[in-house]
Amino acid sequence: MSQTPPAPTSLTTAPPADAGTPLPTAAAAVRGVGLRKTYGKGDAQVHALDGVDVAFARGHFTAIMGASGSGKSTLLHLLAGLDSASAGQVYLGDTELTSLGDDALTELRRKRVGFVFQSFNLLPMFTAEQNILLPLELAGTKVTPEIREWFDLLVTTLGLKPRLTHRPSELSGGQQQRVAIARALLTRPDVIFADEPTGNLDSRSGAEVLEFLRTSVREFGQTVVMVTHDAQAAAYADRAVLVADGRIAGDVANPTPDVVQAELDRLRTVSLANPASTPSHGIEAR
Ligand SMILES: Nc1ncnc2c1ncn2[C@@H]1O[C@H](COP(=O)(O)OP(=O)(O)OP(=O)(O)O)[C@@H](O)[C@H]1O
Repeated sequence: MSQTPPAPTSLTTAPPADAGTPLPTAAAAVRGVGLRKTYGKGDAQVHALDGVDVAFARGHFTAIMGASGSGKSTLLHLLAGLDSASAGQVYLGDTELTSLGDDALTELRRKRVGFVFQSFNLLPMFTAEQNILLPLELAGTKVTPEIREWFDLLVTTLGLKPRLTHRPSELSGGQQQRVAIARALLTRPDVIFADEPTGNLDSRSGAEVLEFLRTSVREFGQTVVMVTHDAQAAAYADRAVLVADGRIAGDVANPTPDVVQAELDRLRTVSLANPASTPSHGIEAR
């Protein structure tokens, strides 16, 4: 599938987080406020996130980018309620995640959040259809005619109709990831979080998956937040947020591969010129 990065392009570099990143707005689908995440103790301590304020607008597709070890996955996991912050808050709409108990958090993840992982995470003994319907099964929700209609639209849009009775081992990587996307979309979650969703795919299947994620935003009003290290993949998004050394280091509207790559190169150069600013993270271009 050919890629048509959106135009026009504009580039704005966010100020350093401690200089006062614009405060998140109420219209945000998800936002993090003063997020910190520290692993380990003493000399082994790593500040994976070091004061992140960031907001993701509803109905937008945002890519989170940065060098290896910059904190992208940590940020995604905190925003998705998969891990807890050392300090700061995450808001999914008006719901503050750190105030929730385990049961409420599990329910929120099941009903209001969708996940797409690099490794697909499908259950091997179930068919494509059963995998897609699994979130409803787990929530004890009956498949109503409305849900069946939505299911039909999703599997048609994703080109999965002829594959519904197949098990994951009988599907290509791209088809498996499309099943994972249908599963994530089925409950119409507030946000879909995707962590390197094209990491295990060839470029053609990867382009198809990115196209479907973009379609889910454009046609279904979905909010998607995707971690990627691939500038080509980021060009499918409406916005690229750049992370370096656990902080927000850039913000690109309507990203193109060239602009995103230039930003990544700039961050790498800054980091190499000032290694003292990166005591806990090796920076590698990816
Ligand atoms: N469970 C953990 N224990 C200790 N350190 C961790 C843990 N998870 C992440 N880190 C460290 O936190 C930092 C940020 O990691 P993170 O996985 O968020 O980076 P990333 O940008 O997603 O990297 P990559 O692109 O390589 O996946 C890294 O220095 C990493 O080594």
